[in-house]
Amino acid sequence: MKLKAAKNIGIIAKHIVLPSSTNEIELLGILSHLNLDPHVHGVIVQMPLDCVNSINSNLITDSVFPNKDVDGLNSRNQGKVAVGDLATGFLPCTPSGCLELVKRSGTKIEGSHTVVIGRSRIVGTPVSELFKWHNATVTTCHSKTKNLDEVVANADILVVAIGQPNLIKGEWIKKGAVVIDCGITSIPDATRKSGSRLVGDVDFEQARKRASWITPVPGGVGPMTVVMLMKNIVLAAVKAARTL
Ligand SMILES: Nc1nc(=O)c2c([nH]1)NC[C@@H]1CN(c3ccc(C(=O)N[C@@H](CCC(=O)O)C(=O)O)cc3)C=[N+]21
Repeated sequence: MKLKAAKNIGIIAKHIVLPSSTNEIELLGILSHLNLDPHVHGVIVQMPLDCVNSINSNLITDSVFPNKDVDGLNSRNQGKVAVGDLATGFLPCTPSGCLELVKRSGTKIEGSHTVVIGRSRIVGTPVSELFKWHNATVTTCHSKTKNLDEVVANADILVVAIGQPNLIKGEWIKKGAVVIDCGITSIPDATRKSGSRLVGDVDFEQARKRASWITPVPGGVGPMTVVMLMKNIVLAAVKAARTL
């Protein structure tokens, strides 16, 4: 078990590394302890689970108490986002990071046509819901969507979370659009010391010529995700203090 302390902001992060031989019952037991520990304000289980046993990951995310679910991934918190209650639960970190980035660009979300590519539980689905409740008209695309280029061409705001390097071509993008790239894939690169580099889902070099704002990978959505996680943890601690 690694222990990291960030004393200047008063957050203590415990990083618990379990062996890949851990089974579902054991993991549920550990989560139950963390759920009941009053000194723990937030719990996230890093996905995907790297485990030799088959573990139902939805069961795991749903077993974190909703008031400690700083990832915003359990069904209760996701349901709140889906029906427009954006105030009483936790917003999922990557989606709220995307929202923050678009807001900071000064772009009006209300009335925009926002196109979301991807419908995962962790990014695509909650991004669609969040932008819908910020009064965007949202189109959600996925692997079965036809004529993706034509849909993308109509996007004032484009959020991509599909995990396929350079899937979105620069020439598809509407002039002046805001492009948020949530993709983060490691590809081999012999020119790097590490032998690999991170790329997004958007052809950045071409897309930047058309977009008014665009997020790079790395250095875009990833760090914002971390910021939103910190925000949720502070919120969780404040909520816990209020109920004392
Ligand atoms: N329960 C759960 N919640 C998550 O939020 C979650 C998860 N599981 N599993 C893995 C993914 C991935 N993820 C990232 C967050 C920040 C960066 C990030 O800050 N990346 C830097 C680059 C870091 C580097 O250079 O290695 C960047 O984009 O600039 C990356 C990836 C959160 N995830």
